[in-house]
Amino acid sequence: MAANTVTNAQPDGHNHEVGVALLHDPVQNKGTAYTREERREWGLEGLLPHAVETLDRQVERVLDHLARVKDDLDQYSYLMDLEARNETVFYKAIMSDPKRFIPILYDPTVADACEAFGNLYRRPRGMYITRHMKGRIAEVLRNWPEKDVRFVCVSTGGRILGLGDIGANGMGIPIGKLQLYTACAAVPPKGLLPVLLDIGTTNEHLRADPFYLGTREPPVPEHELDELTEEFIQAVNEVFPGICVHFEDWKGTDAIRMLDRYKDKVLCYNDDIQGTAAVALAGISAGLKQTGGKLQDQRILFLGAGSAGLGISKLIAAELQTLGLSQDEARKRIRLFDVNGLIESSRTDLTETQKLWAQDEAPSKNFVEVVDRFKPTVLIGVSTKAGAFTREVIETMSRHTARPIIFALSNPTHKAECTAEQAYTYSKGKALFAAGVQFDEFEYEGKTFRPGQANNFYIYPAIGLATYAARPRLLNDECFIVAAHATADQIGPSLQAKGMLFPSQDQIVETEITTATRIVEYMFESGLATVERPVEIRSWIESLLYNPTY
Ligand SMILES: NC(=O)C1=CN([C@@H]2O[C@H](COP(=O)(O)OP(=O)(O)OC[C@H]3O[C@@H](n4cnc5c(N)ncnc54)[C@H](OP(=O)(O)O)[C@@H]3O)[C@@H](O)[C@H]2O)C=CC1
Ligand SMILES: CC(=O)C(=O)O
Ligand SMILES: [Mg+2]
Repeated sequence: MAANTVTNAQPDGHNHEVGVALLHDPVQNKGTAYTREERREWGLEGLLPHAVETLDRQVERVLDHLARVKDDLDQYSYLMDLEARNETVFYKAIMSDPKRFIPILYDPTVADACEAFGNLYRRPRGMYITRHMKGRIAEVLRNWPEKDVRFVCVSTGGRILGLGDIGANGMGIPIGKLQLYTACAAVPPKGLLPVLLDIGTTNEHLRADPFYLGTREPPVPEHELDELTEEFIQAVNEVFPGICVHFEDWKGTDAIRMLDRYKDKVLCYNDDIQGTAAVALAGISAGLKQTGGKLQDQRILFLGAGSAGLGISKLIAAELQTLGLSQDEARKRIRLFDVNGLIESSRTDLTETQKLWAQDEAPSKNFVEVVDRFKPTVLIGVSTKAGAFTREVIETMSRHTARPIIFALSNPTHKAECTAEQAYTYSKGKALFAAGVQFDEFEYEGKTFRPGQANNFYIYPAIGLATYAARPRLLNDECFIVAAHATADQIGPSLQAKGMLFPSQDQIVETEITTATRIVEYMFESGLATVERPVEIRSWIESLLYNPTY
């Protein structure tokens, strides 16, 4: 953006104000890359050291600095400060090696950043909409300086990763999720708005913390949350027409209720329900290519029956129906087990969504017993219960299944249901394993195992890019099934031979563009897209990508 588009340049002697304003505007700031002419023209002389540098040299300095910072949370803080100073250098640096920076900006380091949010806080980023703004949300949203906002990622902080309700401390999640739209799929950052819907928190420890920055009240009752959310949804659509609402890390029951309410009305999706479902389906499909199994022959057991578990179950059942099974037959291949035991029809504590998965069978509160009885071929942990896939669970599963597929999806690392080492050793090297975080390669009996990272970041940035390009009216489950297939199809024979369940993160941007291309093709074929169909979809998408440059 040219300097004079947002500043009041006065070539008659007031340029010093322009110079300072430029250096404090992260979108326009070029720092040491301002040329001598620009420095003279914009009143920047003397405000910068002598050297005129290229963007590449600026990025080198960032990478050199980060190489010397040992602590991941310190790297996170440095990168957040960099983004607040110079967005171009920030994105150029992280897009130079997304695989290296995903664990810093996002899972697992973002979990530490959220927990320390009140202590680390330096400057505002995104928007905080509180219950006290009820009736005025549209007016408040108009305070956001960018008018062409295309995505809002909104969390209540009610279930941040596996950390539970951390209220306004959860703001790190919408920020990090949106940074990955750009880092993993080159969606332009200009139109991305992180929002923390501050409805209060159940977390008494935080409410008593002097550094806590949110409202110090218990959460609003459900009907008030629904009214507040309704107003928020209407307001974002009024203030930012055509916006896509990305729901992230709400309390499970709130997440499901809001998606049910809005998915057919406004352009929106829930990443924990739909993005996670797609990444799990992609991983299972890739695993079955390696075992030679078919989805319709699998028995899939979940530990955890919240937004992620129910979302994955629904998408797998939808996929099974496309393979010719009836809805009942599809559901019979799936079992869920939550904090109160097996989801079965005699339970009286189930939500309406959970009841869909309740089979007529004996109750059990013993997970190993259910594993022994149901004999799962696929085991998925979405429980937030660290270590729940014990030696006994994995050994029992491995007795009944030649190649157990085990996904320990709970985040961050210390919440995973098992580690890679445990999955491989307890299964005696038979497991195909993935987790929400990236575990290191593991040697077992002379063989190298490469755990996958089953994380929705393989999906939602591609959904974002497809949505950015095709401006669909709505996002339906089929978009996520297409995304799952497109992801799985990118694990070619050489990656399969290495036992990989997900595409390599070395080419994550290429991978997500390919996935987005397939989603956009579907959006045009299904009539969801609202823009004119281009002749060649991929090159058209490529022409829209963000490229960090001055
Ligand atoms: N890898 C990825 O891409 C993703 C990972 N996740 C992770 O999945 C986890 C769950 O997320 P989500 O489903 O949205 O959260 P929810 O809170 O909606 O669901 C959690 C579920 O786990 C159950 N549960 C809690 N404790 C236990 C236990 N000890 N044994 C068995 N079940 C238990 C809960 O039961 P009850 O409700 O009765 O307490 C509930 O059914 C989180 O850690 C999250 O980080 C989520 C999305 C994406
Ligand atoms: C990855 C993610 O969305 C979660 O753990 O909630
Ligand atoms: Mg999430």
